[in-house]
Amino acid sequence: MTVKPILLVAACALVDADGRVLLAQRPEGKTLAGLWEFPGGKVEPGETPEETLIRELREEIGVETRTACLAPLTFASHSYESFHLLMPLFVCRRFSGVPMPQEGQRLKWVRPQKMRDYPMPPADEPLIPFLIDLL
Ligand SMILES: Nc1nc2c([nH]c(=O)n2[C@H]2C[C@H](O)[C@@H](COP(=O)(O)OP(=O)(O)OP(=O)(O)O)O2)c(=O)[nH]1
Repeated sequence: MTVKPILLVAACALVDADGRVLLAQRPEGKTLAGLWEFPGGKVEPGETPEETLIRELREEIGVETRTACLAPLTFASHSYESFHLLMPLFVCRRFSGVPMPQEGQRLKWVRPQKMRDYPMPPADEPLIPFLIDLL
């Protein structure tokens, strides 16, 4: 029996004043290319998930936030072929800067009720009802 490693990825639902959530389209050439995801990334050694998000939001979309502005909402636990993804989802309503793609990805503000129109990684689909309830 092969044991899959657990991959810890921190993800963020950035929420605007209108109750819409920012989705980013994974660029060509990456795994799951073309699918719409929450900004975030792998938690690197020595980082807390909050530190990962602060770093990734800055690197990926040029937005600044702080730990106190990141509230835990729910998590994904999903087996991909080569790893098991454990992905806490934080909500952030307080951030500075206008999200701008820093890595060529497309960005879109989407109402949770409309997220089904944006194909997401399989791990993300069970998270949508939590955002519908929240927003
Ligand atoms: N950021 C983010 N990653 C997600 C989401 N859903 C989901 O399954 N993932 C997966 C895709 C990747 O396998 C991993 C995040 O890795 P990453 O974004 O830091 O790194 P990457 O694209 O360079 O990864 P990869 O090409 O090596 O797979 O988590 C999501 O909503 N947001």
